Amino acid sequence: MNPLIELTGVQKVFGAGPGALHAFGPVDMKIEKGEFVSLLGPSGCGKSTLMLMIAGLLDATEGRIAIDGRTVIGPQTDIGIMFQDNTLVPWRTVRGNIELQLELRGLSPAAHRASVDELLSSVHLEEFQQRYPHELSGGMQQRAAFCQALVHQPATMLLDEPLGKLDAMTREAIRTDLQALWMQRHPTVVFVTHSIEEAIQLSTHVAIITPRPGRIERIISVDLPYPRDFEVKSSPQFIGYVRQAHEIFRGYGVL
Ligand SMILES: Nc1ncnc2c1ncn2[C@@H]1O[C@H](COP(=O)(O)OP(=O)(O)OP(=O)(O)O)[C@@H](O)[C@H]1O
Repeated sequence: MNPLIELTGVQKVFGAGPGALHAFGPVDMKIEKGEFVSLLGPSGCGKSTLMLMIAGLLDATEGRIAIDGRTVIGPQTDIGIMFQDNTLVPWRTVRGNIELQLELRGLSPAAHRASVDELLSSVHLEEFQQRYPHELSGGMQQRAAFCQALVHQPATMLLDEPLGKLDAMTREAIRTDLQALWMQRHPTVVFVTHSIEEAIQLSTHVAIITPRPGRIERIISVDLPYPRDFEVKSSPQFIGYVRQAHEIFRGYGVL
């Protein structure tokens, strides 16, 4: 069976000549269906660049990216994407924003009423579905953005620091929701974070990326049962994984 996402010799150089900037790679990587893979690496190592290349929003300078056996050559519409800054439009309610993602793909909101209800309830936003984005807290906006990214039931989700701007308490709560959604629907997730603990709590695999130009230093397979709640974080195994990642980054002088 083909891996769902396959990177072969993927590299990105911005610009040309003496001012060229080698941002990422070369990297080979295989992500299997249903895995939750975190990209963990220092600022500027090329994580967002890689996400944009997988989404087909930026061309690789070298190498090949394939999703489900097909080479990525342009924007991918059948994946769910979420960035640090959400893409809610201010003139639509929470529900209207979620339905917009269906409309853009030619799907009928009426036919998806039950699944939108289910999504809203899974992130505790039922009571806010008729509110506009400016009436929501930052955490609620990100929860609504999760629903946007999931509503068309994508098999693949690219989440680029979706919790980056949230306070620690909200972040912890949304992490739990995200994990529950992943356990329920099992999409393949590529998740960018700066938090070692967050990566280990959520992921089946953590790809440790070197400082720029980012290369994969190691892939840590996290062998802990789900759900991974607050308690798991004090277990010796969890602490062992955190230490492994710390040691690698200390070796690079970034911690
Ligand atoms: N469009 C662009 N043109 C030129 N250089 C770019 C462009 N986009 C990114 N870069 C450079 O590529 C490198 C990698 O950037 P990228 O945003 O992918 O890093 P990152 O790992 O996501 O960083 P952070 O964790 O801080 O978000 C950086 O040095 C950045 O300045």
